[in-house]
Amino acid sequence: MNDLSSARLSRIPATIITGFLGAGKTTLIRHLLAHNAGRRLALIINEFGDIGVDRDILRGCDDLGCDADAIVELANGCICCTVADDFLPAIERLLALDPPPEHIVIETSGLALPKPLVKAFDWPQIRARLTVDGVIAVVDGAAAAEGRFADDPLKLARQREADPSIAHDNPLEEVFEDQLLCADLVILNKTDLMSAEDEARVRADITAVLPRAVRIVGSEQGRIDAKILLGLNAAAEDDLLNRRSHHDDEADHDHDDFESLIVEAPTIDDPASFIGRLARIAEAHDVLRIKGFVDVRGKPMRLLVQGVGARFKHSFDRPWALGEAREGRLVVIGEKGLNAAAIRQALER
Ligand SMILES: Nc1nc2c(ncn2[C@@H]2O[C@H](COP(=O)(O)OP(=O)(O)OP(=O)(O)O)[C@@H](O)[C@H]2O)c(=O)[nH]1
Repeated sequence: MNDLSSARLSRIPATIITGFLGAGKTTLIRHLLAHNAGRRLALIINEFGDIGVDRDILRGCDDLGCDADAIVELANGCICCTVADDFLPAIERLLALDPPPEHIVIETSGLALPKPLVKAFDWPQIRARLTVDGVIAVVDGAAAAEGRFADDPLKLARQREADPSIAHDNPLEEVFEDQLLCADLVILNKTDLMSAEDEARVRADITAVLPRAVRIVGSEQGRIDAKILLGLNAAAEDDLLNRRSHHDDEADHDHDDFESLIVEAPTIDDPASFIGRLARIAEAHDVLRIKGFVDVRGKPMRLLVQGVGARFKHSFDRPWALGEAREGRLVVIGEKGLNAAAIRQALER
């Protein structure tokens, strides 16, 4: 074995999980933690508009044998923009664990572009010790079938075939596509919400965007075998030229196209009617994502609320802790121009 391949073998593999807001990244990682065949995994979680919802959901993995020290949350914006300040120290912290992790899983925020993060693995300090095992793009199949990431995905895919340099002015679509363009594996999630025809159409749309032969695997609730997700051996940091991005010509990128707000949620009596209200707010204000925790009067447990577009789910996730303030808080994410005052008023009413 030559020096290069033995050095590569000794590096710790890292898997980057990307995917648009609400695609199912946290759900997939939770499943992976519960079914990782004893592998010592460490996690880096990055959220946009964070109130620690994903962290809280994944901390539930304490009972799944994942050490709390092995979860690092990066809440200050997008990791791809804060590599030196946030990402490097997070990696150092995980590598200092005794014993060190066997595999690091990084959940990017739903608005992150994965390529700058892969580039960070080319930094000497990281390159010497880690390699990108693979970039996994999780797609919200139901949303894609409704064309929520492009004005008309089929039309665009056809235009793109005719002209690969087609201009984009839809930031949602650019983020979605950048995630696909960087992927080594695509998980088409939420197949339970799609008809067979929708699934076939979305697969064709995704294939039209993918620049290389990349496998697309369907899933429900992110239930994918760890053997499929981990061990792709892509060494993506050595393959950056093949991962085109809409932002390749930009010295830096920002997320000015999107914004988030944190809203205090009132104590409620009836989850179903509150969820109905949230769905109407999401629809009226073009909200992309709402998630957080709410206090239900008389209930010992807090209510976890999750909305993707106007589709909502809620469940009681854990009892309020002794001495913990029963304060409801929701993060609301949308494209720039969200009417924060109206949303707050409608929510706090
Ligand atoms: N019906 C259905 N719902 C799903 C599936 N996978 C995830 N969900 C739900 O979709 C919502 C978003 O899932 P998450 O796993 O939080 O998505 P995410 O990509 O981590 O979201 P962000 O971190 O906010 O970008 C939650 O309400 C999940 O319960 C699925 O396969 N089918």
